[in-house]
Amino acid sequence: MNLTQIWKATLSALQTQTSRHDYEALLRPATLLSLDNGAAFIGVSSPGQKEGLENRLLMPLRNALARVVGYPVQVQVLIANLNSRTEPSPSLTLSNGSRLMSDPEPVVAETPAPALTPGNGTGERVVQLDLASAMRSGMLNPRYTFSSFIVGSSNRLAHAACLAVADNPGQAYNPLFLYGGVGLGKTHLLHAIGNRVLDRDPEINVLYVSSEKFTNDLINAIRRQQTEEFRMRYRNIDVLLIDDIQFIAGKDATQEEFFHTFNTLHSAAKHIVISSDRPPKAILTLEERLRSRFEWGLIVDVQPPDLETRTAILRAKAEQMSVHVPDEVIDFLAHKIQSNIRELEGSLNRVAAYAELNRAPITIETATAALADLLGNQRRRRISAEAILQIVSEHYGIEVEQLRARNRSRHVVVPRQVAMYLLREETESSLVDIGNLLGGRDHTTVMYGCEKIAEEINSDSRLRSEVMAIRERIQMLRG
Ligand SMILES: Nc1ncnc2c1ncn2[C@@H]1O[C@H](COP(=O)(O)OP(=O)(O)OP(=O)(O)O)[C@@H](O)[C@H]1O
Repeated sequence: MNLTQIWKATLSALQTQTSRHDYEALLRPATLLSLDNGAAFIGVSSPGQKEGLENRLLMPLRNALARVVGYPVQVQVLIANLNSRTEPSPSLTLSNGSRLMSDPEPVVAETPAPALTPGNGTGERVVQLDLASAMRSGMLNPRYTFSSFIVGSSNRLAHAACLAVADNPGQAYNPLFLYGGVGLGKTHLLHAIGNRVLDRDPEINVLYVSSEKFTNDLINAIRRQQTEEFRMRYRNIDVLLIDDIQFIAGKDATQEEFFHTFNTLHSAAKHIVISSDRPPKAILTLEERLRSRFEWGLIVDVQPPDLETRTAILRAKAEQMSVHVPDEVIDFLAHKIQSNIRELEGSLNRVAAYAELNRAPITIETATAALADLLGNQRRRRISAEAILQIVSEHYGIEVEQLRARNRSRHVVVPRQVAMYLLREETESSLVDIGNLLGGRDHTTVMYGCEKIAEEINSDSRLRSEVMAIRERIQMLRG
């Protein structure tokens, strides 16, 4: 088992134990740099991330890692240049140095820090800077191709639209707007477009970028008075693949700049493919002129995979890992893990790692043992969805029925929005599920409620302590 597999298995365990925010902001962008004699080095890209991990997540991280590898582990967090992420050797092999990326969402440092090369006994190495700059120049993950993408009813339309764009950039469906929940393959499809476009014509200028990086680049350019260079860079591309556009909502300067980038590219028949976790009309605080532009071309959604697709994905991943996984185990995992494909992959990695470390065959028993906490958490989380409503209503001294009712007075609206926020943060419920739980409300109303509370707890200390108190009761109930 290599470092990437260990880290993936660790992340999949932690994903169910930490809040969505901590997972996305602190854990997912981190990487396991080395693991040697029970000492693990975790690489992060900023002091804030290091502090967050050390203050809040060190213990769960240590425990999860220890469970994956089967022995006690000491964890040290380092600030590293994560362009130089550790990868299993096949994907480190650059044939022409032109396209390589370490993970779906690279963290791009403006000034590369020296790559860290702590010793490790696993035969793995930390990628060096020349490779990092090669990654930066292209940003495409060579593993994310159309041929490694399993098509099922949940993603058929999105796949077909992306393929059409890759074969006719600048023509079909411009812009193409892909939306769907976490871990359902949007990033994979963006990269697949980029890879295919470049396979067909290496001269085409393709740029994959997350909207967060676009924002950071803009901020840096403004600070360094290099906005002209920024514009040159972003407006001279043939295919722009921009991920997670929802993050530009509410950021006025970024929206303004992106609006002009969009117009320049679109009017020159350059292609723009956008991904988001929700459709344009549900991105609150997105400027109307941008929203209408996003709706110019084709909007397609990616849905959670059905059982057949989950089974096919597991089979393909097991084959890629060269691990024999019996059909009944594949079936077991496909039934148990339904929410997203990243988690599905994580569970398979974890089962394979567990079996390897215990020198046991992969069976339903080993799979159950490997995923015990994950499956246990799922059970606990389901109980919590109903219980959360109860706890929230008790906290505010109102009836659960009032949360479900149409009443819009403030003493009910705030508790209802807090319930929406906590259901979203603390359970696996979708926006639609939450809307249904709360008297059949629309998912956009739920999203609005969640975002409002998420924003207000930053400035309203009373609300923050209310939410914290309720959260504590939820944790106590989980036991
Ligand atoms: N249809 C598929 N076939 C094979 N692998 C898939 C498929 N869909 C997703 N995956 C894999 O699942 C993982 C998560 O996918 P990806 O990162 O593209 O999700 P996403 O929708 O962009 O999620 P997020 O919104 O969290 O960024 C990736 O490793 C990807 O390769």
